Amino acid sequence: MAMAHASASSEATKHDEGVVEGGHPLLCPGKAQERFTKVYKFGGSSVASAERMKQVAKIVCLFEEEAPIVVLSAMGKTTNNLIIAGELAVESKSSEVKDLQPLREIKELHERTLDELQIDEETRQEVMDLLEELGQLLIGVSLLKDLTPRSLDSLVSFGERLSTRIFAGYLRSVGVPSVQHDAFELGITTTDQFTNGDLLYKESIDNIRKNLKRTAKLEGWDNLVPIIPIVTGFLGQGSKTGAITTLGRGGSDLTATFIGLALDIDEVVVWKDVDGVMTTDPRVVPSALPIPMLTVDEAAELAYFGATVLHPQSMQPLLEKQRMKEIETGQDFDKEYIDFKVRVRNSYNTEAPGSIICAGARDMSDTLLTSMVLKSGVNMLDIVSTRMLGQYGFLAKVFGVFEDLQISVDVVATSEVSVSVTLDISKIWARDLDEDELSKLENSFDGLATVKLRTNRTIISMIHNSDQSSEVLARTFRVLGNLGVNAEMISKGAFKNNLAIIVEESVGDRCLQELHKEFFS
Ligand SMILES: Nc1ncnc2c1ncn2[C@@H]1O[C@H](COP(=O)(O)OP(=O)(O)O)[C@@H](O)[C@H]1O
Ligand SMILES: N[C@@H](CC(=O)OP(=O)(O)O)C(=O)O
Repeated sequence: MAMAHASASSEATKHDEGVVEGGHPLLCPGKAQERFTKVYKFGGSSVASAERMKQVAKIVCLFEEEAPIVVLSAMGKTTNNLIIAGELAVESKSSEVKDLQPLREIKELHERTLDELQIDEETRQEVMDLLEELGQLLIGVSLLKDLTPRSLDSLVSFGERLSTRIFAGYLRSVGVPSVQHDAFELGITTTDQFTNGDLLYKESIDNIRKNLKRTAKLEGWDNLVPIIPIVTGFLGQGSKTGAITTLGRGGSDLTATFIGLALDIDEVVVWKDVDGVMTTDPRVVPSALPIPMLTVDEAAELAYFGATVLHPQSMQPLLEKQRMKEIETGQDFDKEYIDFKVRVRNSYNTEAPGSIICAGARDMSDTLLTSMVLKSGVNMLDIVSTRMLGQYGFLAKVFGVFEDLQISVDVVATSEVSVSVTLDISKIWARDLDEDELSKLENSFDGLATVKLRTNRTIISMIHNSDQSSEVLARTFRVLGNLGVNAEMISKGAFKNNLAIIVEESVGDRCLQELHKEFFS
């Protein structure tokens, strides 16, 4: 936990009923609540600058009756900058590290934010110390000429450690009692799989319950006061090594839903820069519409297939809650509403109701298609058996190769003697396999199959009502036919709500735009 000092305490004690920022009244939210009532998660886009942090503080105070725990990501593009800085440090002399462009950008952004938010001296010093430590770590990377997954996790952790300290300092300075927490200090524990740790539920839930306190004694406030905890998203602590781990890119959403589960909170609000989960990526189709309600399955599917709006695993705690409830009551909650939901809202447009995601089923009678997702930069392999017909065990051998090489596959289409697959698109660090790895993969099929690798493919995923698949298929292929686009692979499981179509990357956006017109105009 960072020092829980109340910086502008003179102001705060003057206004212990609420606070005043530039004459604008802000209330300390959820004062009367004995327990936390919400989790709010703000992503990088919502805390990208001092201005944005002020807006986030207003949102935290806007819903006065709610007592939220706040989970924050790193400011803006800080995580990307940290990764690039690490990669550059490996190739740089240690004396050059301090001048690396991404490091300079990180420093400038955080120092500017400290100034613009007029953060108190003590918090400022903590932030400056962290920036110094970051520089030292990069020098270490440069000296060792090595950036291991373990050091990469320590490196990227600075993003969230910096943003949460600044934001908690700002809240205190405007009179909102607030305490910063590093997830790894709180006891959010993961496997030691660096860059992609899995949460250890039992341990982490116990620790969160023990360590996340509703009240604290802060300097500048007379008594124990209800506080707003500000928790680093994305980070954890490896159970064996004790080192900092991360939950995979975009993992702050998962931190938020997990804390919601641990504290039995009924709503986790994920604040984004869009009006909710949209019918498709608004960057490709500006006329995309918010979806009022989705099931966990729908949300998980669209996250997994590339919609960056939510982390693919962030829905897991909702399913876990459903499972716990079923064990507790002996009832089947498959078709019933569970009192634990995620709401995606727009921090730039607080009037918009957002999208609600909950476990269990929803009435699909009026729904043909929920949303469409585009995932570009996909590698596809066509694998054809060298022996024709009747070769039992062919698929087992093919998947044995993937197992040996530890490569996951996503979309699969098979016949008896051939199989086409796309390689794992959810690779959390978005690292494409390099040339060497791809040729090693091709060579691994020698004697078993001929292999053709096709790069630069796009997967279009149509998340739809599986009871109406035929109509979705017919209309989708009519649109593609009219565009003269050839689907190179199609996959549609019998019970699944996803129709996946692989096309050449160059036509992906155009297909999505026309398909959106067809289904949502
Ligand atoms: N189906 C979708 N619905 C909403 N946003 C989407 C969708 N697909 C892609 N996006 C993109 O996801 C972005 C939000 O995700 P992200 O930038 O990771 O948020 P944050 O950093 O705030 O957590 C949006 O700005 C939008 O462009
Ligand atoms: N900062 C981390 C974790 C995260 O969740 O970020 P965001 O909420 O901005 O997607 C990342 O960029 O991956």
